[in-house]
Amino acid sequence: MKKVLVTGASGQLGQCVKRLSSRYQELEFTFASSDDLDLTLFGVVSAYLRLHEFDYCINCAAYTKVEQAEKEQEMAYLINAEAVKNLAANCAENDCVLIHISTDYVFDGKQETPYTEDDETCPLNVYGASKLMGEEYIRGLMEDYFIFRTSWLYSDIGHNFFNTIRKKAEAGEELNITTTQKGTPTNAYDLAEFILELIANDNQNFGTYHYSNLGEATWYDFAEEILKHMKTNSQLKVNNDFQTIATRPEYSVLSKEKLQNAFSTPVEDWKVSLEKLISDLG
Ligand SMILES: NC(=O)C1=CN([C@@H]2O[C@H](COP(=O)(O)OP(=O)(O)OC[C@H]3O[C@@H](n4cnc5c(N)ncnc54)[C@H](OP(=O)(O)O)[C@@H]3O)[C@@H](O)[C@H]2O)C=CC1
Ligand SMILES: Cc1cn([C@H]2C[C@H](O)[C@@H](COP(=O)(O)OP(=O)(O)O[C@H]3O[C@@H](C)C(=O)[C@@H](O)[C@H]3O)O2)c(=O)[nH]c1=O
Repeated sequence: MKKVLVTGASGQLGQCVKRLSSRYQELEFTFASSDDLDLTLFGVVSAYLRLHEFDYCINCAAYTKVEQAEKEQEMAYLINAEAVKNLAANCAENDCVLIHISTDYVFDGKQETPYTEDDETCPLNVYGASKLMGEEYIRGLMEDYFIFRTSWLYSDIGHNFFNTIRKKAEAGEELNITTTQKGTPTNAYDLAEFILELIANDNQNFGTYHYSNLGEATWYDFAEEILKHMKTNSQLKVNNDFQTIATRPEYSVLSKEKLQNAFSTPVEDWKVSLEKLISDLG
């Protein structure tokens, strides 16, 4: 039986993996929240991996507060880069395949066509830069890894744009949303399922990949689509002066060509997947 460690298990993606894990009886899971396994305690992580002899580690842990990262640079780099370096070194030493998640924010958004894995990275904010450093450590330290860059992850769990919009709409608040960024919303359950299928199928096409749902949208389009499925009197307005501390890429649609050539699991259109989640939520 393959042994799978899930780090950052109480976060959005970690919980999605947990909810789907019961479908995979052939896999033995250990779900470790930050309280169970703090990735910044390097020695503890080394001892833990040596002791448990995992076959896979799905790293769902990260510092994801894009705005706050501008003020807490050290913390962002500690979790997204240095802790990942330590995790990668220990996975390599213990023959554990590392499945790591990165972000569309590694790009500067100057392109007008979907970013491929070979396109030049140039993060515009601390979060993106710290995530890129984490990726680079992994590529330098090990061979048996998957890095999935994803974008605009959402679900019914945790802090994300989908939940923010739903809460505001339920409260009848006016929504002022930017049209200045284009990317692809990604259902976190789809990514969780994709990863679990990869493990179940023992896929060995190691490397860096782009995974998001299909299609493209602005944040305004995303909000509009969420509201379509809700009964609300909230007004939706374009606001391209929405103030943020961190700069985001204007365009961060990810090309799925490499992914679709290497894996058999189909990738869903973002609107279809959003509708599916909303109907599952009832
Ligand atoms: N959310 C998004 O829109 C996107 C996310 N990603 C990437 O996807 C991955 C999953 O993101 P998501 O689930 O949304 O993120 P969340 O913020 O929901 O979850 C991250 C988890 O990491 C945990 N964590 C933080 N620091 C540590 C630490 N030192 N040791 C162990 N665990 C720690 C947090 O625990 P605690 O709560 O206890 O601090 C939290 O549970 C991340 O790598 C992220 O960068 C990529 C693109 C888009
Ligand atoms: C809540 C809100 C946001 N916005 C704008 C601000 C910003 O430019 C954009 C997105 O806002 P958020 O802060 O919710 O999303 P943000 O934290 O930028 O989301 C990112 O998170 C990290 C973890 C990733 O890796 C990225 O892929 C991406 O999902 O929408 C509005 O215009 N109106 C609003 O009411």
